[in-house]
Amino acid sequence: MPEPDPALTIEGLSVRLGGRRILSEVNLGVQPGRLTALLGPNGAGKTTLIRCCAGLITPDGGRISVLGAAPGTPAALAGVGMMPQSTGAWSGVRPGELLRYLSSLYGEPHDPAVLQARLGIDAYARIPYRRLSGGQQQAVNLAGALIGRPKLIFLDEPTAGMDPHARRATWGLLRELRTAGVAILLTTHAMEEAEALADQVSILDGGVIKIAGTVAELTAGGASLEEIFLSSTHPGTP
Ligand SMILES: Nc1ncnc2c1ncn2[C@@H]1O[C@H](COP(=O)(O)OP(=O)(O)OP(=O)(O)O)[C@@H](O)[C@H]1O
Repeated sequence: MPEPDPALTIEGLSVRLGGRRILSEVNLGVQPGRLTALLGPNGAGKTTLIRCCAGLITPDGGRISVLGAAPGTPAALAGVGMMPQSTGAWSGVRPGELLRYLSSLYGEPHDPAVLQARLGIDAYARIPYRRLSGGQQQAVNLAGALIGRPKLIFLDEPTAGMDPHARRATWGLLRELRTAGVAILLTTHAMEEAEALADQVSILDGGVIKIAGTVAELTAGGASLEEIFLSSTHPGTP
């Protein structure tokens, strides 16, 4: 069977911000039903790449196709779920209300009650967002990214700050979504998360992809993924 069209294609992506080169000639793709983990030290350019895919930053060079459309266009946004590193914008809203409201914006949303239960949000569904712990806020951010049943999901460090229960629940949900054909691009600093979930791993350093492949390919020489990461990257960019 021929490979399906990629959900996300990034070719030769280059970005300059504040007079500095942040991304250089980055190539990356995500197929439907696959999860790509983007790894890299602090400041490597992972969030910048996601912001380009959301149409929030206009690149200086290269091409991005999001579900066959240009980033930020209605056709692209309609099928995309996005979980940024922080969403302070929610502030006073209660998670239960937020998810019900967000679900009303989509034609075929997930059932907010089911998503809420799956991610352990039931326990704090009535507490204002700003009073939640960091890990609880992350779970709500994740639910907000998933509620519209997106075909392509961008998750920027989705499990940062989550306890092991919430992290396992998140991993289980992401595996189910992948099986259902959803394409996922996820950034993480947790090597075990990449090992547990990723079909493909790309390691970014100083805005350049240093290594890409499956976890098995990257670790075929006997080194762990963390050892490969440490040997192919430099300490974080300021
Ligand atoms: N608007 C901007 N103007 C100038 N420089 C920027 C801007 N946004 C980001 N940068 C710089 O781009 C680099 C990459 O930042 P980015 O947030 O993409 O890194 P990251 O890989 O997501 O890091 P982390 O793992 O810490 O989240 C950093 O050096 C950052 O200071």
